[in-house]
Parts: sequence; structure tokens; C-alpha cells
Amino acid sequence: MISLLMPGGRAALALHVVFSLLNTMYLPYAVVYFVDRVYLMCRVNLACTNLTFADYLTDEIIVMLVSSLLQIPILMYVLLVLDIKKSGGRASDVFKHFLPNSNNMTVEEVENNDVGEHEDDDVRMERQKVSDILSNRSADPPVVIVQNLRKEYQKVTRVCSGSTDGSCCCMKGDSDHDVHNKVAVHNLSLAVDAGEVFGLLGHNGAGKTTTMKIMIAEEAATKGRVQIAGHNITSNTAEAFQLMGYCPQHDAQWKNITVREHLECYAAIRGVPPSDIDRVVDLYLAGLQIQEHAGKQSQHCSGGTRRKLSFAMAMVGSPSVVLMDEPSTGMDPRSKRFLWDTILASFQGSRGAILTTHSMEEADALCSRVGIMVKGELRCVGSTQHLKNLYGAGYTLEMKLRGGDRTPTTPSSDSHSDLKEFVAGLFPDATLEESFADRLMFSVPQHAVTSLAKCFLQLETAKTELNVEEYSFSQTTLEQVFLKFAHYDEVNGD
Ligand SMILES: Nc1ncnc2c1ncn2[C@@H]1O[C@H](COP(=O)(O)OP(=O)(O)OP(=O)(O)O)[C@@H](O)[C@H]1O
Repeated sequence: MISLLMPGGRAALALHVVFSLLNTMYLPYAVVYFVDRVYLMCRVNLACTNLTFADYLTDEIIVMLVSSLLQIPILMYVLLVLDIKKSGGRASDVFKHFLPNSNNMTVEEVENNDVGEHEDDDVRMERQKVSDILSNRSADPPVVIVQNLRKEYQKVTRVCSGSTDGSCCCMKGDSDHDVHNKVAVHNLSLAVDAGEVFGLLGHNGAGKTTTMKIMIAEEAATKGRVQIAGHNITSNTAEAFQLMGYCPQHDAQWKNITVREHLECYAAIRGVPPSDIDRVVDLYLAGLQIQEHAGKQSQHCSGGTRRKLSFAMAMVGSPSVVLMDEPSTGMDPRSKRFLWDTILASFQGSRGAILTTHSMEEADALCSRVGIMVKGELRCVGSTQHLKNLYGAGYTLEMKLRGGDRTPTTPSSDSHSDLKEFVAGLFPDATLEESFADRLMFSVPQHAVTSLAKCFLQLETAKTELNVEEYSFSQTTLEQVFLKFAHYDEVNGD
């Protein structure tokens, strides 16, 4: 085909230039053709013994060399634009990759005044802390800094002109498209220090995964910036990636590669010395109880095994920052314990992590600080104990009366009233939440408890004097704090 297109002369050369510039696939075939042509011509002229490199530099081959050099930046630009567009960015963001000082953007450039109306004092202080760290250019920055992060997704809904209730009439020509922005993350600022596991909590759709996707540059932020160990994720992507491990919500693995090969590959990429790779890989395989699946291709593994593999891939080689999106989902209790132990042992010293989870027990056990997101907004932040103190209802006192010869459905009103009187004396502001046959549950406000030791002493006395079989006196759980915010979300639903 090339020989047919190339009859010789200026017109042929012009055609060749056009093809070389516009069609990438034309280049390799044309190279073979024209190099071969030089050789054939020299054989015809019986001059092959004197053939030099310069003889191959015909007009056509020079055109191809120049075209290849021109195509590299053009195709790279197209590839970057497509990549950025896919993750919701603007085509102009491409140039950020090449700007020399884009890491040193002024704070004003990421200013975002859309501060949530429900922001509490801790969230405000966290925002201020981030701003101070960035403006003071601290020599030892937190491992993760997120400043004024905002993400909008474009949502296209089909509506019908003339339809008042939003229902679509579906008549040809009647439909129209309504494009509006869905804000998945509102002006989020947080800093994760070295040695910290930060728990990002929130109900489904709160914006946790979107935040993580921006941190790993899978999605482009609409506003704001993210720094990983001092490297801006947009302009210093390669440096930031070298320090990061990511356990995505949906397992991202090669279908035809075995479990062991995945781990070996990640260990090698993260710089584990070749002599240590087997030992490190075996450690994760044994800890997560997946030795028997080590030789299986990931496509043949169960969901739980793939989840364990994702966690191990994020952790192997000890990256400085690990982002974990619901890592323990689908794991059996023993593997979950290994995961917890590994997380607790790993993130001390100079390393840090962000963890999203729907298990409050997990957040309580692993996270030094947590933040609860509601509809893309960070609503509260602090240690679990701090949040319990601030948002918890205080304590819950549950008492079970000794049954004696009564059936569970025949309560003794005397015993009940004695017990109520005792609780009212001990905690004047306590309220009775639930009352069953032999069980009473009181809510005790935080301020009513001055000394836990004194409370337990009096409860022990009541146990013998007031016929109490057993009691529990516990502080509000993180789950109750979380539900309080989830309830807010329901009340203020879309
Ligand atoms: N590609 C997208 N296009 C449009 N909207 C999106 C896209 N990805 C996420 N969203 C929306 O952004 C909001 C936040 O989603 P996100 O996945 O971050 O929530 P999440 O807190 O991680 O939830 P889950 O706990 O279920 O993983 C949701 O309302 C979701 O519908």
C-alpha cells in the first residue's frame, strides 16, 4: 500500500509528510518500507558495499524522524488532557505539571470561602492549623495536608420542558438536559501528623472515597490542594506517589497474576532488597492466612482473599503514608485482628495513615483521631474520647433486678421505685430511658459524674442493698456519636 502511495516526486513527498504527521501507525510501516528501498536501490546499483548511515537519511526518512519528534509532545498532551478530563479536571490543568514552582502556590490561590455553616470549633481550628503550617513552611510538615478541598461532579438529569412535577413525558423533542453540580466534598482541611492513624468516618456517599481519590490523583480537585510529606500531589506527583500506599475500596489487581507475584512486584517497586522480598511476602501471606492461595491467580480468589491482598499490597515495603478505604470489609475475624495489629504496629514514628471504615469499633481501636463527614462536610474532628465527651450523651446506666420468683413480665413496682430513687440521689439529672420488667436504663449526663470511683462504690453498695443482679455503667460509644450526625443528615436530607 505504501509503495502504491509513493510513486515518487514532490507530490509523493507531500503526501508522505501529511501521513507521517497525522497517522502514528503509518510511521513504523513507512520506516521499514523506506529503509528497505534504500537497500534495494543500492543492490540494483551494485553499491551496497559503500552504504553508510547517511545514505539512509533520505527525505522521507528525515520527514518521519521529524514527525515522530513532533508527535511525542502532541500525543502526550492529548493523553494528559484525556486523563485529566476523565478525572473531572480542566484541560488547562495540564500546564500545572510543567510549572516549576507550582508546589509553592500562595495560600490565597487555594482560598475557598465556602465554609460549612455547621463547622464546629475543632474543624475551624484544624483549618487554621493547616493554614499556619503552610504559611510558615514548616521544615517538618505533617505527612498529609489537605487544604480547602472541594470536589464538584457534573450531574446531568433528563427533564421535560412543560413537566412541573419533574416526571418525564418522553415525547419526542420534549426532553431536555438539566446540568447541575453535585458537591461531593466541601472545603475540607485536615492535617495528619507522623505517627497518626486518622479515621475518616461518614455514612454512604459522605465523600470519603472522593477525598481519597483526590489524594491519589485519580480525581482532580475542583479547588484546594493536597500534600503528601511536603509534595504537592498535582505538581510533584511522582515524588508523592513514591511515599504512598493505597488500599482502594474496590480491589484493583491484575487478573492473571498470582497473589504471591502481586506482593513480590509491589515489594520490588517499593525498594525492598531482593534478598528480603521472600521473607516480607511470606510474612503478609502468613499473617493474613492466605498462604494456600499464594499460587492462585487473583481472578480465582474469593472476595475476602482479594481484600487481604489489597491491604498487603498497600502495606508492603512500608510506605510513609498509607490510605486505606474500608480495608477490613469482608475479612474474617482472625485476619481482621492481624490487620489491626499490623496497623497499630506500623504507624508510629515517621509514618501516618488515613483509614475509612464503617466499623466504629475499628475506628475506636485504631485511630488516634477521627473526623466525621456529612454530605461532603467535615462536621467534627478530634480524638475518639474528645468526640464522645463533646457529642456523647454522657453515660448509660443499665440495671437488672434480681428476678426471684417473679416472671419477667411481672415487675415489682417497689423495687423499681427504690432503684429510681437511688439513681436520682446519685445522679440528680439522670433520665429514665427504658423500663422493662426487671431492667432499667438511665441516661446520665457527663457533668453529673465527678468521680467514677465514687459512682462505682455506690453502685456496688446498691447492688447488695437494692436487689440488683447486675449493672453496667458505660460511656457513650463512638457509634452513638456517629448516629447523632447520621440523624442530622436524615433530618436535613436532599
Ligand atoms: N464519578 C462520579 N460522578 C458523579 N457523582 C459522583 C461520582 N463519584 C461519587 N459521586 C457522588 O459523590 C458523593 C460522594 O461519594 P463517595 O463515593 O465519595 O462517598 P463515600 O463516603 O466514599 O461513600 P461509601 O461509604 O459508600 O464508599 C456521592 O453523592 C456520590 O454519588
